[in-house]
Amino acid sequence: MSERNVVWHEGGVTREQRPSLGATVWFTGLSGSGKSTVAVIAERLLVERGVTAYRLDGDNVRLGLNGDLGFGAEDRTENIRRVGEVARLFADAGVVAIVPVISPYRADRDRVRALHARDGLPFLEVFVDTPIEECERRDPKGLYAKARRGEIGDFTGISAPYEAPEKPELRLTPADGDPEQQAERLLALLETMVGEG
Ligand SMILES: Nc1ncnc2c1ncn2[C@@H]1O[C@H](COP(=O)(O)OS(=O)(=O)O)[C@@H](OP(=O)(O)O)[C@H]1O
Ligand SMILES: Nc1ncnc2c1ncn2[C@@H]1O[C@H](COP(=O)(O)OP(=O)(O)O)[C@@H](O)[C@H]1O
Repeated sequence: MSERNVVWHEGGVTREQRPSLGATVWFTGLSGSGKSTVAVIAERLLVERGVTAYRLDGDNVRLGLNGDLGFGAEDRTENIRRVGEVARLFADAGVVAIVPVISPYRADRDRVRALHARDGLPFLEVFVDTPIEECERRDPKGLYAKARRGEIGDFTGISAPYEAPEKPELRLTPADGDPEQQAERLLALLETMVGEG
C-alpha cells in the first residue's frame, strides 16, 4: 500500500515462460465431510500424471503458518486470507494448489476467488456437500462428540455457522461415489479449466 511506502516490483518472467500453468482447487465443507480425503487422492493422482500439485491442508497450515489463529470468526477470516494468498502464489508459480479448509464464510471464499480472478489464475471451488448428520456419524477425530459435550466452542455446524457456496464449480455428495471417484471427477473438470489432470 502506497501509504506504507511499499510498491509492487515487476518480475522479468511471464506466466507463459513458466513450465506449467497453475491453479487453485479450493475445497470447502464441514469437518468430516471428506475434504482432506479427496484432496489427498487428487494430489496423488496429479503428481502421478506429472503435474506439480501441493496440498495446503487446514489442519497442517494451522500447525505452522497459522499457528497463532483460533476458531473465532475473525481468526477464521484471517486464516482464509493467508491460505488464499499462499494458494495464489503457488498458482502463480505454476503449481496446482489444493486447499482443503472448512472456510465457512462465503465472503472469505469470494475474496480468495477475486484475488485469483484479478491475476487471471484459475480457481475451482469444490463444495464437499456431506450432510452434518453423516459428518457427525463419521466423527473421525471425536470433535463432534466434544462439541456436543461443550468441550469445544465455536464448532462449525454446531455452535458456529457454515455458509454453503451458491455457485461452486463442483459439488460432491456421498451419492457421487467413493473418494477416488470424486477425485477423478474433480480432475476431469480441472483438465477442462487448465488443460491439466
Ligand atoms: N471449533 C472448530 N471448528 C471447526 N474445526 C475445528 C475446530 N477446532 C478444531 N478444529 C479442527 O480444525 C480443522 C479446521 O481448520 P480450518 O483451517 O479448515 O478451519 S477454517 O477454515 O478456518 O474454518 C478441522 O479439520 P477438518 O475436520 O479436516 O475440517 C478440525 O480438525
Ligand atoms: N466419500 C466418502 N464416503 C465415506 N466416507 C468418507 C468419504 N470421504 C471421506 N470419508 C471418511 O470421512 C472421514 C472424514 O474425512 P476427512 O477427509 O478427514 O474430512 P474433512 O477433511 O472434511 O474433515 C474419514 O474417516 C474418511 O475416511
